[in-house]
Amino acid sequence: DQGEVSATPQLFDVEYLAPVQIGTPPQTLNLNFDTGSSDLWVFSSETPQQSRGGQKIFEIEKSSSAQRLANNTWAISYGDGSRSSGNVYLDVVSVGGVNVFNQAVESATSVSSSFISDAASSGLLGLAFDKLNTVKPSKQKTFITNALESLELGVFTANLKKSEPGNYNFGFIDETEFTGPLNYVDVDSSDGFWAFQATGYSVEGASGNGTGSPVVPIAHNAIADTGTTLLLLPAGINQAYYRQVKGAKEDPQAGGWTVPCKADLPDLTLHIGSYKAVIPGELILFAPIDTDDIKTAKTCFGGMQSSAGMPFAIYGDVFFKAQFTVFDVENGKLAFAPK
Ligand SMILES: O=C(CCCl)NNC1=[NH+]CCN1
Repeated sequence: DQGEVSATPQLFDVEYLAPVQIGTPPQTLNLNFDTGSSDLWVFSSETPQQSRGGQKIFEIEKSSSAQRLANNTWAISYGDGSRSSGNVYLDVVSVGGVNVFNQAVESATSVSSSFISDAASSGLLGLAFDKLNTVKPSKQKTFITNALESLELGVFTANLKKSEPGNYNFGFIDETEFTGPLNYVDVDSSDGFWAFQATGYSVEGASGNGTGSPVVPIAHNAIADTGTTLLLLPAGINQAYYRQVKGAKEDPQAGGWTVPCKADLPDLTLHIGSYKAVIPGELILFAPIDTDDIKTAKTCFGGMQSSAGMPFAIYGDVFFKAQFTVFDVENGKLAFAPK
């Protein structure tokens, strides 16, 4: 079996939502596919009215196949401080035609403010390793773990795009979505994340001779996380990069590095083993912070920010807009390729 779903960016590409069918008859909800967590949770008929902000909800009582997983609850908190919690049901879940029966569908009875105010997202679909699932006392499996035996190939892939829909594929690798060979890297899933080692970086034009700076070996542990918007890297990489940008500054008031919206940003190359992952400069220009009108905005937030204080760097959506990525569940590997 195999399937493909569109991944539609919300305003300023802050997140990407994909349609998921839940229950009988199927109810379609748009969920945030998150390789940085392992719970599938939804706004539902159990979510208090005061905690809803217009989201489409999963109407549990309308699904003839929903079964309460008695005496089990879940509670999750994310890297950005957002949180949610609730009860657990088992039901049929389909993504792009890939069906999983008895998938744990976690119903939210409490959600934090950033979820309430995000009307477009009806919840998250976790694609990290089962170890991170928060259901207690019986930890549940992710959609991809449950789907694995039915997939042609034990993989899923991410192909996100700047300001236009991309896609997630399950069970196959679409060679038309990338160029050149796939570059496989080892994954350490011992903490439940898609974690890998990056070996360094270089900045185009840094040395002025056009071939870009020499590779600076700031090796760092990183996770591949579609649930995080930006590219969060060691402070040293941020400093070396933004010092090349006239008018860039690290502004605690803004929450990090800002650049003039008209800046011509250099490309950033992330070295992962022998693979050079090029992040085009225009992807490092992010949302305007002084007005909502990008045409007149003067100051923009940087698409790369510091991971200082975190146990690892986070390769978020900015990275996946530049690099086609294979999450090889079967072999516990990641693979990257330019698009
Ligand atoms: O929570 C994280 C970071 C893991 Cl270290 N990523 N996933 C996510 N989902 C919603 C916000 N962020």
